[in-house]
Amino acid sequence: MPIWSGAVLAGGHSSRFGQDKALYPYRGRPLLAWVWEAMAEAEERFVVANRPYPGFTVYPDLRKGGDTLSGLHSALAHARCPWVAVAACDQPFLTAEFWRFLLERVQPHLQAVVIGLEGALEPLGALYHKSLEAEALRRLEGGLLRLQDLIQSVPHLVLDKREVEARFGPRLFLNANRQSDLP
Ligand SMILES: Nc1nc2c(ncn2[C@@H]2O[C@H](COP(=O)(O)OP(=O)(O)OP(=O)(O)O)[C@@H](O)[C@H]2O)c(=O)[nH]1
Repeated sequence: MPIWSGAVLAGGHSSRFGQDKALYPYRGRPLLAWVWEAMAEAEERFVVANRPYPGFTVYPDLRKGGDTLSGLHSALAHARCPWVAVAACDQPFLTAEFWRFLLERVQPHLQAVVIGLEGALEPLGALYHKSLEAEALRRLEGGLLRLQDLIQSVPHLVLDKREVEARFGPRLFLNANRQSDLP
């Protein structure tokens, strides 16, 4: 298995959620802490955000204004490892087993490993190679902000979402845009 960095994106505005969702207490701990814990086996872990989160290593967006692509770009720029696991702060059902599952599927020619179904990819809860930093920046500067398009443009592996959910549970990719999304 390759050595990897874990990056949790938390630089959004949580406007639909109504309060900073990273800090929202869910089943005894903040949402961010669930995502962080799932990355405990990483060589290093950090949050990409534009405010401090005490207790967590936080790096800022280097190019602001590009939504999740700003976060991904900064994650790749700050990471010390060749592979970077990138998740949203509102994905509390991602697990260490899931990250291991993805990392075991890395091959030398790939630059991304993602879950998808019928062409729809899950860009958060995915692995990216650090070498994508330059392409992420090029797209940021060109206003091409869709992570799915970035993934489609580089050598990538898509794993079937139905099979992955059968193995890890139907909530694996649940992301809490609103408090009411959380079971
Ligand atoms: N670092 C960074 N993270 C971001 C940025 N925009 C969104 N994110 C994060 O990416 C993940 C997915 O984004 P959304 O679910 O849309 O979260 P959000 O932008 O806070 O939510 P809304 O304001 O309701 O759209 C969340 O973990 C966000 O915190 C950004 O510009 N920089």
